[in-house]
Amino acid sequence: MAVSTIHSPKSLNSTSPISTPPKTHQNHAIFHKPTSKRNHAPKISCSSDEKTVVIGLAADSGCGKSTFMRRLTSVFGGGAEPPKRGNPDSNTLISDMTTVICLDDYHSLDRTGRKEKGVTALDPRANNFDLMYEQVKAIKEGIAVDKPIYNHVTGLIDPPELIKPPKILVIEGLHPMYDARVRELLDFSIYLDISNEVKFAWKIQRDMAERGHSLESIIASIEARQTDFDAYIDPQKQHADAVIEVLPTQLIPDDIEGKVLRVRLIMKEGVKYFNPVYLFDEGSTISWIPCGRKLTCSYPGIKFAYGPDTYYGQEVSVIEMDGQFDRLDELIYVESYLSNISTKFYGEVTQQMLKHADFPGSNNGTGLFQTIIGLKIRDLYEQITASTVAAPLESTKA
Ligand SMILES: Nc1ncnc2c1ncn2[C@@H]1O[C@H](COP(=O)(O)OP(=O)(O)OP(=O)(O)O)[C@@H](O)[C@H]1O
Ligand SMILES: O=C(CO)[C@H](O)[C@H](O)COP(=O)(O)O
Repeated sequence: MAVSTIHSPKSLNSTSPISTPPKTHQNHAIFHKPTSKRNHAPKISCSSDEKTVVIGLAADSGCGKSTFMRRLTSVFGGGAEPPKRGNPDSNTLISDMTTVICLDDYHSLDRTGRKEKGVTALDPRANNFDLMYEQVKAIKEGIAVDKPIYNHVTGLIDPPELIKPPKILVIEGLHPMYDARVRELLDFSIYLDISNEVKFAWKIQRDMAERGHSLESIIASIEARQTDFDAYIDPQKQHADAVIEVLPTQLIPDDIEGKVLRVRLIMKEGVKYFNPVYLFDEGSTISWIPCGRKLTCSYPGIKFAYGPDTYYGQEVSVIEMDGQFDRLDELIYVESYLSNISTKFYGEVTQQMLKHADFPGSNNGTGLFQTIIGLKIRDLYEQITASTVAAPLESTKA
């Protein structure tokens, strides 16, 4: 079940095969020779010497990671697909610029194993952090790896798939910021913090409507995960560079419907290559109701807030949007008052939102802030690659 062969880049110059057939793939990685054949990138030019930029996205299951990933890959101009001719149950998504790997693939215990040992998938003991670290580090260094696949259909760990170093690697799942070694490899990290009320509503909507689960089984599954969620998943948000917090609205007193959301984008200050977004005036504290002549709002309206704050003892800037848009094209009005949004042209946020108007959350702060973070990641990537290209030039000058 586990892969036991490790090929250091050094040994790859020898005549030995790049990888031997996997015997097991729980404990070790198969590494491949650094390759210049990165995913083809038509939109943004960059040096072939560049290192893979690594982004971490943490959230519980059913909290919008896939939706966020679709928005992110769209910012880079392409749709993402599973590896061609690979395992049909692969969790990996590849586009021109990005490869998204799901950290469920590092489950060390399969479904039966977890049941026998009485642990959930959220428990670190059900996951192989050594392998996760080794493989993410290898990819970051330009080395391809054979990553295991956790098969959500069968509940088994399948034979590995080859992951080549992309320009941007996104590691998404339950634990991207749990292990300090993996955390250190991240160039930027995001935590999707969905309040229990909202998570429950989304889970019911998806698992009942789309997957045919009963209400009782959904409640039981949420309850069974809660203790481990609190112990191992939730604490990761203190390490995130940006947190998207999704809460019930405050615009409707005692709202029980849960359709209108209050969404907060919490951005750490002092993160390299990342300047927090602001509304109107950087560092001020602002409350803004944009409804009126330029923005159509039906009940309960829209309210924005912006200001500095502290989060787990760290300085942050927070932008908040409570309510939802009636007309998405009018978002341009709000966009024009937002700064540091890393757009390449006026109206790019609105254009992205309109392009994916059918994605969940497109009429509220979840879609808006996910889109903005996607643009910020593009900007971060461009700054990192520009600095790695500039660095050798600087040293030549000196
Ligand atoms: N912003 C949103 N607004 C409303 N509903 C949402 C939003 N994001 C996600 N959802 C709901 O939650 C469900 C799960 O979303 P998604 O598949 O993106 O989550 P996920 O974290 O990738 O889930 P999993 O890890 O279980 O595959 C969607 O089907 C949708 O019903
Ligand atoms: O928390 C999860 C992340 O997606 C899953 O529940 C975990 O990966 C186990 O998967 P499954 O329920 O398919 O065995």
